[in-house]
Amino acid sequence: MTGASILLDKVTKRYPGQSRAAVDGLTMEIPAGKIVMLVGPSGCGKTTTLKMINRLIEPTEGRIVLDGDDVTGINGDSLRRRIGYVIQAGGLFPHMSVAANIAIVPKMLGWSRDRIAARVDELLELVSLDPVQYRDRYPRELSGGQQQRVGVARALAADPPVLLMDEPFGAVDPITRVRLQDELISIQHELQKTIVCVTHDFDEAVKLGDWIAIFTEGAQLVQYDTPERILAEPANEFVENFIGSGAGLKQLTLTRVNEVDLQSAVTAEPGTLASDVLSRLDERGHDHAVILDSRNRPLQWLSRRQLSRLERIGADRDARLPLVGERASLNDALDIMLVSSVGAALVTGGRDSFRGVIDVETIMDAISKAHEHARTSHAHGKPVGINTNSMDAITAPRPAGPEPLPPEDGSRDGE
Ligand SMILES: Nc1ncnc2c1ncn2[C@@H]1O[C@H](COP(=O)(O)OP(=O)(O)OP(=O)(O)O)[C@@H](O)[C@H]1O
Repeated sequence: MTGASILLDKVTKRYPGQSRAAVDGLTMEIPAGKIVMLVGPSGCGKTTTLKMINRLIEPTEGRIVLDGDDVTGINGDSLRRRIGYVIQAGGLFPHMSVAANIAIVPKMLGWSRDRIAARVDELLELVSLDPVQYRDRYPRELSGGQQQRVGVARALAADPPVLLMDEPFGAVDPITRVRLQDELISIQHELQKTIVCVTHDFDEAVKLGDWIAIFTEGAQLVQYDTPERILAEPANEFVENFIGSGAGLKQLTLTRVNEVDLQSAVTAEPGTLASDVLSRLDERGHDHAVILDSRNRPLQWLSRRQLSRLERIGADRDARLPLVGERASLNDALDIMLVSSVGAALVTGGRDSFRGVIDVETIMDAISKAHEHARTSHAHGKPVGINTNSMDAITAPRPAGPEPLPPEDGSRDGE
């Protein structure tokens, strides 16, 4: 099953004893099959908003509509079987094996043993864990990233149309986090669920989100738009501050190397006379030649000076070549250039074959083009997002700087 649309319709949550509503008259469309990221300062109401979708928190006012059906009044348990839920560190039951954790909802739905066993293995494959190795382990026998993967598998077990994620990658190290994010992107490519995800990390929102909702206190929506448009046209100073420095650099994570025009290069095979290569460089007005092996894979990248010292081109492979795959982001490409201090990189495609050269100017050019495009274009099918109790919240300029953090409230109740 693919994703379902969600509508939060004038939803308000007031916790007992709190003077301000945690979520104040929020109306928000979440389009089917898309990833919507909820971001904003601590205490602004992201988690409350998320948990009202599966009614782990009951709204005080307003309606939750799932694919056109008002689900505000239906039994919360049966609703939650239609909505996968992933929390930090997976939230696995420690006394249950991986397979038993994943099987919870299918069991409740009365699936047969065989069907459950097949589904567990299928899901473990989906999240890149070998079923034979992992299905009988206990959560304590898994790394943080593996627990998180099992958490995702469990949430997907009964093929729900909606997946809610609350800081799903908050508890893992940065490298694992990147890998899990990439995996989520590829899973989503395959499954096209509707995913609503709370994060503290704006870069994560940019990377994963089709749409990003930026909130201030009381779940006041300040901007609800594509990552590109938020970076290019922050609604106000609050959003600017929230994005932080380097909006241009963040834009780089949104574009892949194969989306920009690469430069061609003079290429040669090992065994060629260096003087021949030099004259071809003269003809083309280039300063470097790329040496490729018989399968078109880069071996060396030689300057005129290096060539002038050679008679024939050798067949050695230079281990320090700045290589970047064509599916990498421009940000990755820039990193490779900075590390190699060449100011350019060789782009490779399938089977590591040479595609062309990318340089810093191309990247800078791509940023300003993407920026201009995002600024002038209107997002297609932009979902509605307003706070009905204060219609001006989305348009009115706000004071500079993020909202002050609310005092830590140790007396949470009612969840
Ligand atoms: N059970 C509760 N009882 C009373 N107040 C609560 C309860 N849960 C949350 N709150 C308050 O509601 C507001 C919104 O909380 P919520 O957890 O939704 O914010 P958040 O944006 O997810 O924060 P964080 O990023 O810190 O997790 C906060 O002021 C919080 O203190």
